[in-house]
Amino acid sequence: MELTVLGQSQTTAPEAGGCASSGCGSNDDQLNHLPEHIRAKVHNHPCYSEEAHHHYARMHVAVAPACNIQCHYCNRKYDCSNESRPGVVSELLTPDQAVKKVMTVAANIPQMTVLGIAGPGDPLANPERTFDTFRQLTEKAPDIKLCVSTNGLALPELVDELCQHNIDHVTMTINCVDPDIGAQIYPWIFWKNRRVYGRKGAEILIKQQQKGLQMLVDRGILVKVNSVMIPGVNDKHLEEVSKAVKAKGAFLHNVMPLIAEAEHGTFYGVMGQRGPTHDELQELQDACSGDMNMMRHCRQCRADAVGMLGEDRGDEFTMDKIEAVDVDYAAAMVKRAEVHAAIEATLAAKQQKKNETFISLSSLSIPKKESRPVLMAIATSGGGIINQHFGHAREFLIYEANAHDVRFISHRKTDLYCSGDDTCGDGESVLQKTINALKGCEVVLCSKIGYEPWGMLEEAGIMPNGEHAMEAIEDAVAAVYKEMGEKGLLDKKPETKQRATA
Ligand SMILES: C[S@@+](CC[C@H](N)C(=O)[O-])C[C@H]1O[C@@H](n2cnc3c(N)ncnc32)[C@H](O)[C@@H]1O
Ligand code: SF4
Repeated sequence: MELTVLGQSQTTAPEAGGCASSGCGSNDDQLNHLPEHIRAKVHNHPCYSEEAHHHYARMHVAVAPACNIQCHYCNRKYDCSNESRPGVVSELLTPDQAVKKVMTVAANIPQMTVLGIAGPGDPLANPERTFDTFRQLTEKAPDIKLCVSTNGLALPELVDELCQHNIDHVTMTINCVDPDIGAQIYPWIFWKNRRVYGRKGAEILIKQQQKGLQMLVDRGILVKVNSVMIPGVNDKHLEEVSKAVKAKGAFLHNVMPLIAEAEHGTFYGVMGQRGPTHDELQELQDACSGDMNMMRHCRQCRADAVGMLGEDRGDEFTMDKIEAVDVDYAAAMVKRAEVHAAIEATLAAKQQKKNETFISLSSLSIPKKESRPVLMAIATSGGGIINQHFGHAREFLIYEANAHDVRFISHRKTDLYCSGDDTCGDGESVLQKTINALKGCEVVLCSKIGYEPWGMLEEAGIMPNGEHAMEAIEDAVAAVYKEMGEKGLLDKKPETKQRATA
């Protein structure tokens, strides 16, 4: 068997949403094998395509304050404008304000292709506000795809109305298919004008979710299922959830880590429930991926996020700044179409190069059986290239190079240490925290890096590398992996000098 680092061709074509082997390729290798009509729906959706998220942007509008269930991890009252996490918003909008904001953003950020309503509560628990926004946007901005993120309780009754709008995608949160586990996540649901508690409530919710999922699939809507991984509660159960939703026809599964902090005031936060470690999350995602197409680039966005995944430009488009702005949307659509065409040309050229590039491991000076996977952290501000200074990175993309493939694994958030104050109040420098966050990585690829972080990274056993600035991420990762092989660095795992992170 010939092993390749890049441009491998799979022998078994995965079906829609499936990958033939658990370790095979990236989400986009899988997407490339999709039927054309499905590819057309995902190629420019930053949440559905890992490749697209380097080039296309999304936005959420916060028009849906109420919710019809309670999750033990959710408290929408706590807001911090610096914080990016689901359920958090700075200003709640009316549908008219939301439409104005969407059209202004679309004119200013032409690569924005998707508008989602994801709260801060549940869009389908606020149907008038949600559908009024969709109705207006379907008419006034037909080039923007619309989507919702819902817990699914009200979905079956609203599916037909939802499908009348410019919607190809729906996200449903499904954390369990077993009501005993559901009872540990959902204290109550609001159903037929009364609260239903515990297992009984969870049972109703699960039934509605499964029914709604089936109805969406029957109508040709692509469904992404979000599951929050809660160690000790549903972590062992999520493989079963993945199989169940895949069997019903869900397109993509997004297993996300629980965020639980005492100051958020959630039940889990106050009770000290922990979220998963990076390794636990990746292990579960890998286990689910044998059967399902996995999303690994989710940034758990705010309900009013604007911009590329991982960035938030919401502050540029607050209502006080845009109320008086007049948008000529016909002209904006022309500009948007030009920008989208340019992005598509870039993506096609990238794919062509990927198909042509073939780095055979046989050219490495090491026996193949001894080669091992290597994690590399990438500083990028978008475009799929290495174009960010180490000290300016708010997050690092994590790629794994192995004997078969280069694949995207996850992202890791970090504090921005080039911001003046270099301590976090607990005596540990932000730079040290950043290095801790890169635990398990052996290389950092960035456009530039200062002497101090260079030295500290080396000391932690992570190789800093600024030699691949402005190169495509996957090409650079493959090249560095090849170099490591030639230097004999793939023979054995290096000693771990990195400190453990909580
Ligand atoms: C804020 S919700 C809004 C949409 C809808 N109400 C729902 O729950 O699907 C968006 C997503 O964020 C997730 N979420 C909310 N709080 C979270 C937390 N503390 N940790 C991890 N995920 C969370 C939800 O499970 C859901 O998938
Ligand atoms: S369904 Fe969504 S909005 Fe409602 S409590 Fe759960 S996470 Fe929060």
